[in-house]
Amino acid sequence: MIVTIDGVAASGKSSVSGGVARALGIPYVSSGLLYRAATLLGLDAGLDLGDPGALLAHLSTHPVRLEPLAEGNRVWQADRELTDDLHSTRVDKGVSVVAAHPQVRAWVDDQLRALPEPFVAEGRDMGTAVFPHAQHKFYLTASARIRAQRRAKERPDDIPDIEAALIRRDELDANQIAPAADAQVLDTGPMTLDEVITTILRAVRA
Ligand SMILES: Nc1ncnc2c1ncn2[C@@H]1O[C@H](COP(=O)(O)OP(=O)(O)OP(=O)(O)O)[C@@H](O)[C@H]1O
Ligand SMILES: Nc1ccn([C@H]2C[C@H](O)[C@@H](COP(=O)(O)O)O2)c(=O)n1
Repeated sequence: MIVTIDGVAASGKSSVSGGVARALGIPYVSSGLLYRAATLLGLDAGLDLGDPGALLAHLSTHPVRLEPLAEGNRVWQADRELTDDLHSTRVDKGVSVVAAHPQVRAWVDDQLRALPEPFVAEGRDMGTAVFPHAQHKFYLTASARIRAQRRAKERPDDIPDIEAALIRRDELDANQIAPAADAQVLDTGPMTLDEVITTILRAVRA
């Protein structure tokens, strides 16, 4: 069984996926972390993020490993753990450019499709491009202001700056963020995290 949870930036995908996966007793996998890892390694190596050839060459000599734990995904490059560095403002700013390269998308998709079922997969195109055959599909939305207010609890930046960056990232990610035709769309604005998780679990168990 595959459950896909897609949605716009900071809509709660990883928090919700973690809760759903723990309740079902299966792992969840955060595809965005792989795009973030490619971005971080490219930045650290001083590469031009607009050059997919250079990025792919670097990733082939610096393989990335995603550990899809239910309590939170971890990402490694050899014995260096990247996880805590993946949600920095500099990675946020560069990741959409990296994720727009078809070669990088294929690098991510190959790793995801190699995972053994069952799992919950979260990202932008899990229910559309990567796992179109998934049994259960969900798509999370919320206004940019609400998402910024939530994210401000985790970042040092001001709410208006976070909101502007989220709107910008949604625009840059626009090619990837359409919900699957068979996805249940949830506006999480008026919902608590627990309510979102319970709604999804009810649909999956029905
Ligand atoms: N329904 C909700 N009610 C209140 N807070 C929420 C809700 N959903 C998510 N949050 C909070 O919003 C923040 C962003 O959530 P999360 O990191 O899960 O989003 P995301 O979609 O995975 O983000 P990103 O796109 O950056 O990877 C977290 O602090 C999370 O606890
Ligand atoms: N399936 C995916 C997952 C992520 N991306 C891109 C777009 C985001 O800006 C970036 C980081 O993802 P997040 O951590 O915010 O979920 O990666 C994508 O294009 N497709």
